[in-house]
Amino acid sequence: MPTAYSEYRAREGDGERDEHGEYETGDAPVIATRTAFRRFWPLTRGLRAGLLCVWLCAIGAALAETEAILLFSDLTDNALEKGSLGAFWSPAAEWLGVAVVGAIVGYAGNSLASWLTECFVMRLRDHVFSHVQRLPPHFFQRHRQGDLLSRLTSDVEAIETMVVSGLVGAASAAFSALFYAIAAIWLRWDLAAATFVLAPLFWLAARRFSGLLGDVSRAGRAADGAITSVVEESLGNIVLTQAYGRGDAERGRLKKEADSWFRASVRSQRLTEAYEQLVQVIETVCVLAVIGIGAWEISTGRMTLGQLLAFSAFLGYLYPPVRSLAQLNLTITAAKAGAERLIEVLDAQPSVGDPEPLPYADPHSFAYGNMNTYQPEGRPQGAVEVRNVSFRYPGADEDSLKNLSFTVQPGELVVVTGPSGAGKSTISKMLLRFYDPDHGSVLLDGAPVSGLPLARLREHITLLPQETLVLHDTVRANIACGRPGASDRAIMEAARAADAHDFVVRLPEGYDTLVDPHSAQLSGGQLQRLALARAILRDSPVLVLDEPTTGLDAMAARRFVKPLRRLMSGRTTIVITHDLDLAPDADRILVVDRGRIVETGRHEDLLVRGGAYARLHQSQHNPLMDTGELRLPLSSTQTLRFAWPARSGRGTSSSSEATRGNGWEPIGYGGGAPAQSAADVPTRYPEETGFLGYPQDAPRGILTRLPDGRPLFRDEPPWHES
Ligand SMILES: Nc1ncnc2c1ncn2[C@@H]1O[C@H](COP(=O)(O)OP(=O)(O)OP(=O)(O)O)[C@@H](O)[C@H]1O
Repeated sequence: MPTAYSEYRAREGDGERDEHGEYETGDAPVIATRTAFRRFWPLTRGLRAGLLCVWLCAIGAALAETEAILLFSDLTDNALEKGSLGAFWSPAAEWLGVAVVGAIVGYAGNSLASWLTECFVMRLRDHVFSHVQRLPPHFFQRHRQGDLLSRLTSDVEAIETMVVSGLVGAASAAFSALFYAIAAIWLRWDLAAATFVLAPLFWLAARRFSGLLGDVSRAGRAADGAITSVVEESLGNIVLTQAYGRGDAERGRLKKEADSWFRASVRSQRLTEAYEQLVQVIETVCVLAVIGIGAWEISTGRMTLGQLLAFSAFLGYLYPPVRSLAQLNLTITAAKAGAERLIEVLDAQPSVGDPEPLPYADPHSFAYGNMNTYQPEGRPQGAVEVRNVSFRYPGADEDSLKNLSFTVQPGELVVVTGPSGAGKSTISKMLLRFYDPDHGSVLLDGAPVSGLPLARLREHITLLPQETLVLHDTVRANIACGRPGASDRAIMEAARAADAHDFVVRLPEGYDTLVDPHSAQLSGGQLQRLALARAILRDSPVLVLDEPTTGLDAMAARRFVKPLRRLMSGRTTIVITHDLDLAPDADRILVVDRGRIVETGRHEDLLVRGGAYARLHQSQHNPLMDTGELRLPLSSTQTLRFAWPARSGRGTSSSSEATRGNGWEPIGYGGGAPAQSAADVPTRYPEETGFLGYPQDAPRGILTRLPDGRPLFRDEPPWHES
């Protein structure tokens, strides 16, 4: 009877997929065994000659066993029944010879099969892993790490049982069954016919059970992934778990997943056991039928006891391969659940790829040069342009970047700032081509970055992400991964420039000290400086730093800034940050909000203007104005059309990319009063007063509201974007 689950998943490939070929999480496609097999069969290329040898060995071993049984019949009839020792030696020697040959062939076949199996597992894992490496960031946000881990480990091994072991096992069982069947017919065709009549019972039993086992196996695999996820998440956040006393809650989470696994596992064992017992009963029926017919034949003198014993021995040999052929169905059904989970991963498409080589490439241009033979003189100057870029994350309701444009000249330092969720990190993803824009383009030295092979682009643009990448390796290797093959001297120079050398040499084994992603051996600041050394060693013309001082205290941040400036000198640098310590040095500051640039200019000018940047700057020292919640005005025409009330003591206004060309110049308020504390924030605004301005400009007694009418905090009643 079909279960609700099987009914739900009954149609092949019924998982919903989005435009990137991804299935909804947990919605692995249901596929036919044939489809799954065809999908992974190409990975056996180069191993197929080996598979053929294994099959030949399987044939040899089966022939040897068949011959051994025939010799047993001969021994029974000639040596045992007649009690003649003379008749013993010749068939005994022959039997021994056959057994030795069978053992050698069996050993060779099994060893080769194990080797092929492991090769296949390694290939498959490499294939899936290299595919996963190219998947876009949102794929990893949609899938739990532990679940991916389980797909790359146990599911990969499960597929092996379908493709290699399954095939080898099926071939060897089929040959054995065939030879034993021929020998049985040759011995006594009537007994053999009685046996074969009952053989389909095995097949019927296996078919019935494999359907039931399929659903249970899927549930088991999913639960296995969930358990790995919970353990991985829990251990990864062990400090948080302990600090918040979440031990019991975490155990509860694990127990919930473990319960699902337990149910699936027990049910699977029960089904397998029930199948085994049923098969035993079917076998007993077959044996009794044969003995019954044999007894009758002996009584009529048409058969000898030796023949009956030999025939029974054949049955003993014949049933295991018949049974394993039937059981293979069950094994393959269970393995198919793993295949479905891997196919879900393999069907997810990378969001970007390498460009097609151009037919008439200019060998002197770094962008379109011979992509396989990059010349060092092709190093770009580092001019970056983001031109009219709009972008929406797959599955998102809103664009994260809206027609955004800016340029950075070679060697310039540009700081990109703005409230949380404004789209700052998304800009870095465009530059590094984690995604391509939906509209517009990103250019490096005037050439679209999409024209560069990804590896080349990422050589030219180095990203220093928020999270520090730490490999489980030595300090030396952790720095050297910025430029594989770098000399020790270059590594140390990079470490010195990053202010890391001093603490590294104080480590127990200096540059050879083993570090670990979760080790407490190095502080956050030290890890950041290692990352900086890696970036220095990489020596690319463009640097993108995403929140380089996040998670560092003021002292560590200050320590980090000095070598950071060293790294930035002479390179095009784009710093994405809430921390405005670097802003005074910037050639330009871009203030981003809701995917648009709302202000640009130099630090002093923007402060004087008293606009979005000035508010952000103040918020750094004001707990009331958390930049995560602070909203900034948009640069839409309608927003910018109003004029703020004139005030004495105003600062100078300056044009910006955001305001230039629309005939409107915001009037800034130099030295505006700091924002009010929560207790001081009044309640009525703006209808009654008509005041439009930033909080620091609001007359006392008026609720602070943004110039475009939006509330200060997101959780206030909604505002309507004009
Ligand atoms: N994978 C994703 N899928 C859907 N939306 C996303 C995804 N990643 C980011 N976003 C959305 O895109 C917008 C911009 O995100 P982004 O990470 O660029 O902001 P940010 O300015 O860097 O924020 P923060 O300063 O907090 O890092 C946000 O509204 C965010 O919710």
